[in-house]
Amino acid sequence: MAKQSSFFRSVSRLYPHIKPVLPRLIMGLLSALLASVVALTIPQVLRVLINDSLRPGATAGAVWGSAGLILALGVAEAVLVALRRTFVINPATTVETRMRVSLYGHLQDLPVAFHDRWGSGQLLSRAMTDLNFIRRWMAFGAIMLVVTTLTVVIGVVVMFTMSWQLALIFLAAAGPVMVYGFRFRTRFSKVTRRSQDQAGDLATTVEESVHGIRVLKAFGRSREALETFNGQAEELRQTEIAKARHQAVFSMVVTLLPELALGTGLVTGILLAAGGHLSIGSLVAFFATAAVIAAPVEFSGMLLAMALTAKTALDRHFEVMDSQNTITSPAEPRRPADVKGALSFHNVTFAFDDAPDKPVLKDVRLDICPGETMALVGITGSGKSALLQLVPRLYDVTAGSITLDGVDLREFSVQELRALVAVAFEDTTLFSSSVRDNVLLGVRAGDADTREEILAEALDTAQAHFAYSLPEGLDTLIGEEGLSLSGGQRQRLALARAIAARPSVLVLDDPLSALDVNTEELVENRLREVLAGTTTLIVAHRPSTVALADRVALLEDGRIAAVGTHTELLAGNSHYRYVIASLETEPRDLDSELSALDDTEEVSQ
Ligand SMILES: Nc1ncnc2c1ncn2[C@@H]1O[C@H](COP(=O)(O)OP(=O)(O)OP(=O)(O)O)[C@@H](O)[C@H]1O
Repeated sequence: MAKQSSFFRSVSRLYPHIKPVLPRLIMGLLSALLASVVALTIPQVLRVLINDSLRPGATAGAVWGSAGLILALGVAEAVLVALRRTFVINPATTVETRMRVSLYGHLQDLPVAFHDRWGSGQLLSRAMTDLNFIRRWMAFGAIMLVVTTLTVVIGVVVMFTMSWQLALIFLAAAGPVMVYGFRFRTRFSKVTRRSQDQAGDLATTVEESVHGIRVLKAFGRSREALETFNGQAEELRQTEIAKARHQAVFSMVVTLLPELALGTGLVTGILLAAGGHLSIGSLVAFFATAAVIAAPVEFSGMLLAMALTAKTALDRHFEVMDSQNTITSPAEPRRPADVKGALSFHNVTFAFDDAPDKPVLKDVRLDICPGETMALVGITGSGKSALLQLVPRLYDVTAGSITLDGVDLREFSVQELRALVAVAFEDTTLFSSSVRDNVLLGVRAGDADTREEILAEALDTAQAHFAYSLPEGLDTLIGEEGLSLSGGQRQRLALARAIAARPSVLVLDDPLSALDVNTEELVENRLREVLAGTTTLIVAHRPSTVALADRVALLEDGRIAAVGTHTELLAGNSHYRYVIASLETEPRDLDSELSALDDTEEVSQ
């Protein structure tokens, strides 16, 4: 994941984002720069005050004039600092928000294969912490880094004009600081990257354990979870300590060396002044200037650390933004005038990205007629869910093709295809919004009345009438992932959501698995009416679900082993009988069923 690039290359990628707000950022930078120039001017006024206004015979008015000027410069510096804040805060928050929105948009676009690989905490920390840091750096760190560098350069030039001997002493101290700064940069970059990645992993652990709190509690694994978390938190703590240690040593170097130079310079300055080579005013002004630039020099450790952390945050942000969306719409999408729903798999092979040489689907050939309901049956891990996910293009086929009414799915616009295909997964995700919004998620058009009709019909078909009795009826907010609902209730809402979309193709992954036998029968009876006109691919883990289908496809180790009606397969395929027997919740008497078949059909293997 970690990819090293130069600081300037990483930061230059911010340019398109800051371009619209560049004028304000430049105004902020100029204000800060002016504040520094003003601060550097004060010692010069002091020099004139000491050399001219305080010399014997000078008037009191001249002293007042210089003092007034110093006061005015102090006020101007304070105003300019305030102006810097005013100029930069708005653009920095604007850039942060825009980058966050574009990251979120990109995450929505990226294929499921990307989300399989990335921990949610890593994405969360990039969307929140990293972008927050980039904002703070833009508003403060970056500007102060430029201003500090320029202040030091201008300050040193001014010091040279006053006394080249003293200035050389200060410059001598700068050499080791720069060398050390370079080494610090390399080490600090590595440790910063580690700390940000570890923080992301920690966020993933929190997210997973909050999400899986019931499982952890039920299995009494809370203590172990805590220990794992503690281990990760400790690793992060160690990294943070290493980070702070690097920073502390660097700060010590950049504080100590200028202080040493100051001491040496003071002795040399007094000797120069005593020898008449330097005026008292210049000596005072020199050290006042040294004091003005001492603060930015001491500050530089923190500013450099901020810059490196921001660089890492930018690298982490662009790692996600650079991930390509491989599932895209063609330049000129096709759409049959009237979608009938003939779904065909032509020699489809599919492998997940992390195991490219182990295809989970091999040479799948399957034709589902318009309006037909095809059940997919197979032992666990045979590739049923993988096959379903290819239909709405959550993944793309590795080889072969899938067509809808003869048109390759990749020739449709992705949005259009997903409007034509509705899905209900076994793992029913509901969003933190009302029942109404959850069920109408896939309903794109229609006025309020039509939408209400669709909603009522879908809830009725899915036997989800319980929704009306929730505390606020259909407006009841259901918690994250519908946690406040039972498994069967969630499943019925997910089924209602798929039905409400009124798709041309319905893809159902064992949609009734969490229902009790009575509710299942009620849902099946109503579902039969819906399925009658819709092409449906349904993964069946229960014989009762198989009964909904016109035909059944048997999947065996990623291949279609047989296709036929339930009766045909039961009669003619031993693996099918084995699978069906293993699906039975209550043992069925297959022998008697078979002997009944014997009377009417010819049994062929
Ligand atoms: N996201 C993924 N990345 C890599 N491999 C995966 C992924 N999802 C599933 N697999 C693997 O693909 C194979 C087929 O899985 P799939 O979920 O399609 O099986 P299934 O027939 O639906 O099983 P079940 O009946 O248990 O739901 C399995 O070996 C599984 O480990």
